[in-house]
Amino acid sequence: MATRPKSRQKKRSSPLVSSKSPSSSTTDSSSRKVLEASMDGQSSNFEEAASFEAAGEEAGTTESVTVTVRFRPLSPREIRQGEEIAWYADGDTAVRSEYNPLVVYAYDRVFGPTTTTRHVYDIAAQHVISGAMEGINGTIFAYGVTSSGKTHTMHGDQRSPGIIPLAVKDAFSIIQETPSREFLLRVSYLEIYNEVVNDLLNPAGQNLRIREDLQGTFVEGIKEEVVLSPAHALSLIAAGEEHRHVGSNNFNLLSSRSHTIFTLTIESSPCGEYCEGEAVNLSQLNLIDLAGSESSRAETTGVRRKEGSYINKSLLTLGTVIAKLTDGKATHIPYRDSKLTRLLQSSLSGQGRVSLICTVTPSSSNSEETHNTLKFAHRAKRIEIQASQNKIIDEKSLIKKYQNEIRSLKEELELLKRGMVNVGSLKDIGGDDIVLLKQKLEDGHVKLQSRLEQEEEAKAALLERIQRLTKLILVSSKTTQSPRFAQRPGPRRRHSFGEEELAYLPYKRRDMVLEDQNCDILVPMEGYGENGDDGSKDKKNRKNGLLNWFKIRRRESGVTTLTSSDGDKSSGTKSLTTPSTPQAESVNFPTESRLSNSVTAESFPAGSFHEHDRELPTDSLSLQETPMASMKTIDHVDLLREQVKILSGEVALHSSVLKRLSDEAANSPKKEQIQIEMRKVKDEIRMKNQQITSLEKQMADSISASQCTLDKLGLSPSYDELLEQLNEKSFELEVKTADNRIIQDQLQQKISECEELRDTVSSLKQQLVLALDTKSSYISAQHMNKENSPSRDITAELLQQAYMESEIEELKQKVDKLSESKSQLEVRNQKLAEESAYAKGLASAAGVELKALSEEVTKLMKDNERLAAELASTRNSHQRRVSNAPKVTRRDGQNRRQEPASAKREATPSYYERELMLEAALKDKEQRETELQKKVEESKQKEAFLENELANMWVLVAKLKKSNGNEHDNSDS
Ligand SMILES: Nc1ncnc2c1ncn2[C@@H]1O[C@H](COP(=O)(O)OP(=O)(O)OP(=O)(O)O)[C@@H](O)[C@H]1O
Repeated sequence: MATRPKSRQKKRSSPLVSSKSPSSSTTDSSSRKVLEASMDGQSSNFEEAASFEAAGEEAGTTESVTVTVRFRPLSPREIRQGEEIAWYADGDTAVRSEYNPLVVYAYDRVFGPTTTTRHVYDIAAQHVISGAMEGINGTIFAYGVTSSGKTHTMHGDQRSPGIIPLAVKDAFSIIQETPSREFLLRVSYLEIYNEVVNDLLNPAGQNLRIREDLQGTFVEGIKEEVVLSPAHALSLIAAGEEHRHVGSNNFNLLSSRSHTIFTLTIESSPCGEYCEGEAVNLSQLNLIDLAGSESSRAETTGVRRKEGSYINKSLLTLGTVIAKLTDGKATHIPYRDSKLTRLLQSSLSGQGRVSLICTVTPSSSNSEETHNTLKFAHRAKRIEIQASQNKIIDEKSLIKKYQNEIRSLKEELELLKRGMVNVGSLKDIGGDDIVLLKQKLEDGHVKLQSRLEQEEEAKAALLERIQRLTKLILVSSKTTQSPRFAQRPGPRRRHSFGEEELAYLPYKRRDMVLEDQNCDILVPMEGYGENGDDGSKDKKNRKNGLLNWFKIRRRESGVTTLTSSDGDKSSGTKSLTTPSTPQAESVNFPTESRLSNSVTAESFPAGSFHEHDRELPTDSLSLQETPMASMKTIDHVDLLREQVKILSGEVALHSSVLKRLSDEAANSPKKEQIQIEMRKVKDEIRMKNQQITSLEKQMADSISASQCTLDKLGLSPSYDELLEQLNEKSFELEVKTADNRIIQDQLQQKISECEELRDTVSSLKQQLVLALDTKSSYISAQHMNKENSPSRDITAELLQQAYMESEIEELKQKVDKLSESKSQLEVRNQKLAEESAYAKGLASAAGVELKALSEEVTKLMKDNERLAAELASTRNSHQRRVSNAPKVTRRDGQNRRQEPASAKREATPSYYERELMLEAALKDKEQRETELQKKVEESKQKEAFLENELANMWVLVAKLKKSNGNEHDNSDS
C-alpha cells in the first residue's frame, strides 16, 4: 500500500484494539441510540482502523471490512425546499444526529460534503486496489438510498472521476511501478436488473446464469475483455454504461435501476526467465455501484415500482446476510436469496478485502433512511475478512498460456532465422562443368527465391503473433528494477487522467443535469412510468442525459460540440474544441489546470500501454515512440536487413562464379561462350547490388521516418488521427484475434469430442454389424441344415453346431434352475401341508376344549343357581325365625350385639356355619365362573385365530398348487 491517510498512520503507534470487538457500538433499538461518549467512540474506532491497517500488512490475517460514510451536500432542490441538516460529520470518524446530539456513530472514516472523491479513494479504496494487484481479492461497494451519491462516488464525471476510473488508473500505475512483474488485465461488466443478470459489455448476453465451482460463484458466459490501457478499460465501462438501466424517480432524474459490478481480473507473474514454474497471482477486484434503496415516499408506479421492489428486496437480503454474518450464532446465511448476495458471496464471506462506502444525504427529509444506512454500515463493520494472496501454479492461467506461446514462437523464429542464414552456404556449391553449374544455379535461384519468400512470410507471421501476445501482457516501461512489492514507495503520486481517458468519463455531473432542469421536471410527469412506455422513456433519458456524459469527443472535424440534454447547442453547453495542442486542451478544461500538461496522451494509441501521466516529465515522453509504430519500424528494418543479407550472399556466390569463369576464359578456347556467361553473371550481380542499394535506402528511410515520428506528432493532426485509428483498429483486431483463438481452442476441443463420439458410434455400428452377421450366418446355416444340402459350408455347420451347443447349454442351465426351484417349492409345500395339518389339529382340539368348557360353564351356572336358591331360602327361614322371636328393646339389641360371637355361635351354631359356608361356596363359584368365562373368551379368540390361520393356509396351499401346476405345465412343454 503506498498511501495511507496520515491520521491513520499517526494512530498506528497507539495500542491496537482487536477488530473482533468493535468498541464503537450502538444499540439499534433504543430511541437514545447512542451510546459511547463521542470521543471514546471515535478513538476506539480509530484504533480499530489502525488495527485493520496493520492486519493488512500481513497477508492471511484477519481484518475487518473498511466502512466509511460519505455525505453529499444538500442538493439545490433540497435547499429550495428549505430542508434542514439532520445528520452531520462530526470530525473524521463520527456521524452525529442534529436532533439528538447523543446519537453518534463511529466508522473508519467519515467524509463531509466537501470531501473530494479522490480523497475518498485514497482512504477507502486504494489499499483494496493495491491488494488486488498483489493477488488479494478486493471488493468496493457504494451503498445508500436513492440520490445519496453512489454513482457520483463510484463513476464520477470528468471534473471528479469516481472510484472506478481512479482504480483503473491506479492499477495501470502500479503495473508501471512494478517492473519485476508482468500483468494481464481482463474486465467484465454486468448489471443485476430485476433479479436478472445482464452482460453490459455484450448486448447479447442477457439473463445469464450464476454458477458455482470450487473457486466460488461466477457468471456463465460473461464476456471478458483483455485491457491494455486505462483509456481502453474506461471506454469499455462507458460502453457498458450505455446499456445500464437508468430511470427517473422523484429524488433522482437519473436513478440507477440496477446494481452493476465491474470486475477487473488481474493475473501477474515474475518477469522474464524467473517466471517459469513460478506461481501466478490471480485476483479479482469488484467495483460495485448498487442501486439505491427506495423509501415508500418515492412516488413510483408501474415499472418503477417493480424495479424498486426488486432493488429493495435484494438490498434487504444484503442486510440480512450481513446481519447473519455478524451474528455469530447464525448457521445458515441466505446468500441464495438474491442474485446480488450470491455474486458477492465470496467477498462477504470474508475472502479478500472489502470496503463499504455508505453514501448519505444530510437532509432532514431523508433522516430515517440515513439512519438506516448508518445502522447498516455499523453492522457491516463487524464482518471479519481474510486477506490472503491467491497463488495459482497453473499453466492454464491466461498469462502463463500467453507467456509459453510467446516463448515457443520466439524459439520457432530463431530456428527460422538460422535456417535463412544457412541458405548462404549454397555459395560453397561449385563444379567444373559450367553448364551444369549454370543449370544448378538457376534451379537453386528459383528454389531459393520461393523458399525465401515462404520463410519471410512465416517470419513475418511469427513476429506479428509475438507482438500481439506481448502486447496483451503489460509490463512497466521503466527499466530500473525497483520491485514495488519488496519496498513500498513513499506517498503515491496523484491520479491524473489524460485527455483520451477523460473522454470516456461522463462530462456532466448528475447534479448539473438536475440543476439545469426546471424544478418541475424532478417530479415525475403525469403518467410517467405508469405503463410499458417507461422503457422507451428510459432510453430517451439515457439519450438525453447519459449520452451526453459518454459522448466521446471525436476528432473528425477537429471541432466537436457537446450538446445539452435537449439537443440545444446553446450557451448552456460547452463548446469543445478538440485539442491537438496543449493550448487547445487548456481551453477545454479551464477548471482543471493540471490537464494542460497531458499533451501527448492522445498521441499514444489505445492499443498499447504506456503510462503517460502528466507527472511524467514531458521530455521523457517526447523521446518515446509510439510503441506499435516503433515495433513495426523495427520489424520492417529487420526484414530489410535480412533481405540485404540474403542478396549479399547471392552476390558473393555470383562473384565466385564470375571469378571461376574469368579463370576458365583465360585458358579455354570457347572464350566467347564463356564471356557471354560472364556478362550474364555480371548483370545478375549488378541487379542484386541495385536491389541491395534500394533496400538499404528503404532501411535508412524507415529509420529516419521513425525518428521523425515524434516531430510529426501533434503537428499533423490528420496523420495522428489516422495512426490512432489504425492502432485502435489493430488493437481491436488483436483482442478479437485473442478471443478467436480461445473460441478456436474450444472449437477444437468440441471437434475432438465429436470425433471421439463418432469413433464410439462407428465401433458400436461395427459390433452391431458383426452381431447381425453372426445371426444371419446362423439362420442361413440352420436353413441349409433343414434342406440337408450336400453343399453345406463347413464353417456354417461349425457355427451352427457351436450355436446349438451354447443353446443346449443354456437350456440345460434353465432346466437345472427350474428343477431346483421346483424342489424348493415342493419342500415349502410339504412344510405348509404339515403346518396346515397341525393347525387343523389345533383347531379341532380347541373345538373340543371349547365344548368341554361350555359344558362345565353350564354345569357351574346350574350349581350357582341352585346354591343361590338355597341361600335365599336359608335367609328367608332365618328372617322368619327372627320375626317370631320376642321383641327386644334397643338396649337389649345393643347388649346382644355386644355379646361375644362364640356365644352367638353357641346360640345358633348350624345357621352361622351354614351361612358362612354357603357364602364361601358362592364366592368360590363366582370366581370359578369368571375364570371359566375368561377361558371361554380366550378359547374363542384362539379358535378365531386358528380359523383365520387355517383359511390363510388354504389360500397358500391353493396358490402353491396352482403354481405347481403351472410349473408342471412349463416343464412339460
Ligand atoms: N459528494 C457529492 N458532491 C456533489 N454532488 C453530489 C455528491 N454526491 C452526489 N451528488 C449529486 O447528487 C445527485 C445524486 O447522486 P447519484 O446519482 O450519484 O445518486 P445515487 O445514490 O447513485 O442515486 P440512485 O441510487 O438513484 O442511482 C447527483 O446529481 C450527484 O451529482
